[in-house]
Amino acid sequence: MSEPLLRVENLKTQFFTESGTVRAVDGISFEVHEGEIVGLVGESGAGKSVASMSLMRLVEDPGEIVGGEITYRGETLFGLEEGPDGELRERDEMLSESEMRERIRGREIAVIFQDPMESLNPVFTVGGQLREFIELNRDLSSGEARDEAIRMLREVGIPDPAERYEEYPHQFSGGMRQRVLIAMALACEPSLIIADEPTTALDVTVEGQILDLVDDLQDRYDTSFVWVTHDMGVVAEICDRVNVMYLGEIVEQAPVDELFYDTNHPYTKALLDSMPRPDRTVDELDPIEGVMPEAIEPPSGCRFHPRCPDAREVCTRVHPETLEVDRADGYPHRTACVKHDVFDVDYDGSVPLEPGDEAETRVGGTGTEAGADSNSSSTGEEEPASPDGGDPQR
Ligand SMILES: Nc1ncnc2c1ncn2[C@@H]1O[C@H](COP(=O)(O)OP(=O)(O)OP(=O)(O)O)[C@@H](O)[C@H]1O
Ligand code: NI
Repeated sequence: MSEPLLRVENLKTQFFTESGTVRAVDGISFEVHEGEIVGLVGESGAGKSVASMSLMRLVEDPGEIVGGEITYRGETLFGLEEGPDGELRERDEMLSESEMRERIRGREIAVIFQDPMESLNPVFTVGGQLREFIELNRDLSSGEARDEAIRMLREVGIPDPAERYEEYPHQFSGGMRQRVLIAMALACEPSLIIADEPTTALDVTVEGQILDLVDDLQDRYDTSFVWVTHDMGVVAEICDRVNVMYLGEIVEQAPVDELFYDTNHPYTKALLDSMPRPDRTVDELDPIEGVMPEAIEPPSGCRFHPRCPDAREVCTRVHPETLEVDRADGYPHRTACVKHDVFDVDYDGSVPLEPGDEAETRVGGTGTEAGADSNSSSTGEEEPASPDGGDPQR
């Protein structure tokens, strides 16, 4: 397979607040290949937006990327190394802030947000803003940029683009404004667009139209997308591959069909069960029990264990890495659940947890890591190993 367009490795982004360190993104790894739409899905607070902003290096104070690596077309957008005194420092080849601004943001990687009113200035015409953006970012005269702006408005399905060019954002409907933002994102023909819940505020019909449009534009421009959503329905509709996030981590990653038909992680299953489907009535929907805990003191072991219907004692102390459990269409299916055989931690022999068993186990960071690096009791099979000893420490 070709080199990915974007490679994210063990990315960590934290917020240093008065109440503690928020581990908003806590060691995620994924790739985006040329022409792919890759989903980031999870409940509110999972870390999807922080992850997206980290890719552009636009994390706001008091937040900071504290670890990991982001590579785009072989260039280092973010990367640390150990200095001579053992301190972590930015690697030499990491792009500077001005390189990010002048070469990457907008031109190579563009963003679309949920609320177009935050990206559009209400006192300027839609066309004027689009023209100015094109003029600034591409070597075009004002007249050429105007023609290009009108062409882009037509491209994203805005009727009478030359007339609508002169109108103000409030004269556009929500769906039409979102189309303008898509036009703006596409205007510099970026290779990657990061879309953070761009259709969430729209009604279902309009959302469907926008998703169709994106599908169509994606075909024509061969743009790659990172698509942030909390909605598995949206994932099913437009994503090629998907990353399921829970409390700062990717707990499952797979091509879309594989994720839906060979679901591995109980959290993914819960998300799918809570999704409205034409073949089920609302009564049959299964909301996910409980709420997602705070990212300041995540639960010990598997972070999902306090809400997991399949949790056993071992889940309270073993923190599973996201390991490859299968391959589908040449892509990995990765999962972070010790139920799976590749985690050799005797899940089957472990005592099932009763609901409410240990509500007070919120000891972030003391769990054992289960996964490739933990120890070498390997029996010559695949990478993963069992945690130390494996005897229940009760
Ligand atoms: N500026 C900030 N200061 C402190 N904590 C923050 C800040 N921004 C985000 N966080 C925390 O980071 C975590 C991840 O937030 P994020 O916005 O990425 O979630 P999300 O998955 O995008 O959720 P949503 O679906 O609601 O948009 C949350 O615990 C959030 O409270
Ligand atoms: Ni968000």
